[in-house]
Amino acid sequence: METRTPYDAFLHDTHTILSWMATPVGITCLGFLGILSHRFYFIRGEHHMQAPLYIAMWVLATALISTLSWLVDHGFEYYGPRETGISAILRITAVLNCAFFFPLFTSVAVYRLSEHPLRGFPGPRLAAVSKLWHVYHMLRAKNYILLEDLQTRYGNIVRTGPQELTIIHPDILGVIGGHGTPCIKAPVYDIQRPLVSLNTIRTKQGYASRRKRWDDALGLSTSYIPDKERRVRHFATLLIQQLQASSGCPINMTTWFSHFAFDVMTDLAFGRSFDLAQNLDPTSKLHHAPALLSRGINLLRFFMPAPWIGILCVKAAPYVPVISREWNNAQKWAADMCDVRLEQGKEADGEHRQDAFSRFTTSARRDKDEDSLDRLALYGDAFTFAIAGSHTTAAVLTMLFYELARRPELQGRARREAVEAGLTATVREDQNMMEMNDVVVAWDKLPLLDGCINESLRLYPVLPTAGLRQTVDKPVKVGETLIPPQTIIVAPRWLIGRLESAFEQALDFIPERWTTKPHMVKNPVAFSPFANGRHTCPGKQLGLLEVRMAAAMILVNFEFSLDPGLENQTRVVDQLEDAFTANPGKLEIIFESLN
Ligand code: HEM
Repeated sequence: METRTPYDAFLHDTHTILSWMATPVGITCLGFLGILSHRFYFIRGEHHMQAPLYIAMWVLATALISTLSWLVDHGFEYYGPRETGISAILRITAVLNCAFFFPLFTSVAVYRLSEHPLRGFPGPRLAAVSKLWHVYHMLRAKNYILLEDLQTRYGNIVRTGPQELTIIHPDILGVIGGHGTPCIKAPVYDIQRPLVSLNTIRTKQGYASRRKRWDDALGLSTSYIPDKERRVRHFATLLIQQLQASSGCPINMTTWFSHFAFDVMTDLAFGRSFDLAQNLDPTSKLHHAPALLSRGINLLRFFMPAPWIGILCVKAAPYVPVISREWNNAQKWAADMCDVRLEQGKEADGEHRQDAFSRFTTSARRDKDEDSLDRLALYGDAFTFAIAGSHTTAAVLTMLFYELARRPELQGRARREAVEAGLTATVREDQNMMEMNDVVVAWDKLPLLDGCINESLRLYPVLPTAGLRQTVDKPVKVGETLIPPQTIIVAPRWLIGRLESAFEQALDFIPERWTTKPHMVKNPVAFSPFANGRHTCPGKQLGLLEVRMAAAMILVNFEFSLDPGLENQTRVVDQLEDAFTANPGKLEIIFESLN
């Protein structure tokens, strides 16, 4: 009589269990387990950060079942005919997976459609079931266009996700961002983890001290302003010299403004200029470094609607680099800039020439703020500086010049205003900018230009749909509507800025609404291009200085118009990408020197 070894017993028991799990009773029990896991676990709290863990658990469980089935199959070879086979192994894993996940997902869908606090809000049914609906649409459409389409179909409050409302209301930016708001940043801000930048700190905890570093780094102290102004002016002059050299030919200003903004950002942040404006490629090809950043940030199109996908991709990157190579390359570029700057240490600080990085670390050391000096925090902030400090100003300048180039009369008035403020057309090709034009200009006393900048920011905000927030344990009220707790709120500036209820002739570019015709702004709260409250943009003054200086200096040196080619008339808007920040399409302008 054959004796059974412990291994035989193990195989036998395993076989019994696997067979039982595949019976109707076993499948029903697994199904209940799936439903219970939703009702008692997944229904509560946030899970996006655990996405890699869940996937790993699922892979392990599936591998375990497959291995056990294979062992049973293999073991039985010695005792008789094969009971199973490879197809049966696949079948059992598929059956068990379906038995667990089908009821789980059904429970999720039923809950989201018929029980969730947002069930009464209008919107596409599939959007209410899963954010994968949104990710799918991002493969084909731009978010601001998709949201505009939903606004037309469903109104100004649309359910765009299981837990998400898109709210196009003049008050919403104040409700989610104003001082004392109970709202916090939405889960999408966790995507950069383990890096933690100012922009990605979601709650009050740890925010104030980091904000202090940024405010010190971008300081508006009197000693810093003249240096900052001098350096921005230097790069604006390089740009103007290039424009003079190519006078009369159409120039792709989307690229040239990107290079200008990138130069300013690297110089002010890391004390290191790439001098891209000095070496502009005549083909207007975007330089490798800003292009790398753009490609990286572009992935946010897909990560924004479903942050768990982003977190998965970032985690999977070392094993499957192709998935989020661009995102990681962009982060690595910023980390490398940070490392180089740390190695340079204090030696890189000139007598009057501290960069933001140096001011940041000095401030942190002074206040013994170890958290801000952590390498992952520094990398995170370096990346935020790179994107927030260059993409934004480049986009504003591009859209501003698009509007000015098509309006010769307005352009003329803005030019006269700059001349009257004391700015003269003095940049010549051979001139060294550092000594040039030492006239003192009150950059913030150009009301018409400021009106034009405001109109650009209103119609083409640098964050067209991003800036997601979330209610916490209490509801908030927008107009007459109560927004339940734990709701993610999308407040698309692109659409809010075009609301007729907030701005008269909302679709028209009318700078005077910010100067002589204030009645044309019906609800000032609807205009919040730099955000407000705790998360107000710390780079607002720097960004505005860059835009005002570059714009005014170009205005006094050139007359300019759109390249008359038909496709150029609207391409900058038609091809504008919405990937957290706005990335305008190609804009070709012809400059005629006034010197
Ligand atoms: C005209 C140019 C600019 C515009 C229109 C602009 C706009 C904005 C907006 C709307 C936000 C809120 C983002 C959010 O909700 O996630 C923001 C945040 C931020 N901006 Fe700017 N920005 C500009 C320039 C700059 C510059 C030049 C810098 C830095 C060098 C900068 C650094 C930041 C940072 C660090 C934050 C995060 C603040 C926080 O979350 O508390 N920005 N900006």
